Amino acid sequence: MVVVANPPVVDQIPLLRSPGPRDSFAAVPVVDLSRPGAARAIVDACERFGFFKVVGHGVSADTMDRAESEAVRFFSQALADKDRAGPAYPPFGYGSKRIGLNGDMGWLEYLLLAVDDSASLSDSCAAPSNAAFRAALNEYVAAVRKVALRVLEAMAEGLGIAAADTLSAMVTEQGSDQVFRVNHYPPCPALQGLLGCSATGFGEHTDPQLISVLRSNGTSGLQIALPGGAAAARWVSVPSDRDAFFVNVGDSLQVLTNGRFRSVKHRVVTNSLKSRVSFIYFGGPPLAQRIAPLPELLGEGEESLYKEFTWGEYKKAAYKTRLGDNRLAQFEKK
Ligand SMILES: C=C1C[C@]23C[C@@]1(O)CC[C@H]2[C@@]12CCC[C@@](C)(C(=O)O1)[C@H]2[C@@H]3C(=O)O
Ligand SMILES: O=C(O)CCC(=O)C(=O)O
Repeated sequence: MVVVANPPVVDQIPLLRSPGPRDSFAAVPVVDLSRPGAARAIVDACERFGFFKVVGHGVSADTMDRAESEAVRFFSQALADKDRAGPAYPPFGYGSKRIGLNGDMGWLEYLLLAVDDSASLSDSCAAPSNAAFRAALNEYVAAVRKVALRVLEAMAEGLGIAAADTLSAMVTEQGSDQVFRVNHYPPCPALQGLLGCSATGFGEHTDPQLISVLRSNGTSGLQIALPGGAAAARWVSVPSDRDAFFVNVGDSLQVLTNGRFRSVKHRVVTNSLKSRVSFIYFGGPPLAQRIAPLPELLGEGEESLYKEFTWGEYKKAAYKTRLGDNRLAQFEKK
């Protein structure tokens, strides 16, 4: 019998099949935010995949490049210097390999940061302390948050909701729970040639918030699960595009639309040759926000598929789960 053990360097990090050309998802829906028809296209993509790519967003390449090069500079420091920005839990800062509090591991290092009401990194996050890095991230966060708000407004329009700010207001209200993550996945050459396996960068999960807006440096690795019906989900690789944003529907938006929009399962597979750097803005509501289907979206006699909860209750429950758990299951009406 042949026993294959993880090389020690990736011990405790689950392995995934290395993606090949046939896994590439060429049909990622693309929404041009600057064109008429964006609202319909967004709703269609959210119903089919819970995922789409955004172009025509108006964020300057300079803003994105500055944040990226400052992030690369941060992660290239000695571990002892990066550790000074940590630990990530609790509540925010630098983390390495451990994700969450319940034993999940990935081949990455990251900064987990809070965003305040004025769209800047929260003063409660001392990290990053470098002024140039902080300024670059603040500029990026302000820009990406505007993209998130435009997308949420277009969603409301596409769904036929009368008040255009019904969804966007949830992430702009005082006390809204916005989080920003900077992820760095170093290449993992130790696995080259090992039965076509790669280290897990970020394990499969859905995002608990309403919406997540992601941008990467152009190194591939992001995969989403295509809806499989009764069959097992099929994982496909999202072709990277450093000039675009990628939007994930989160669990809370799935509930607000009573399941019409799909919260998308996604994960990151480590590239064996190149570093991946990604930025993700997570738009969540204030802790007291009730998460329940919007009355305007319920058809005649249609009932909520979910028990009532607040964002605070959901978040608390989420942080007790493992990354890959189906967090909404405990809130579904049987
Ligand atoms: C294992 C975990 C990490 C996570 C909190 C959790 O307990 C389950 C959800 C995870 C997630 C996914 C989306 C982004 C994130 C910041 C969030 O709000 O929920 C992460 C959490 C994390 O990285 O700490
Ligand atoms: O780094 C990526 O591309 C995605 C990471 C992710 O899903 C997350 O941070 O929640």
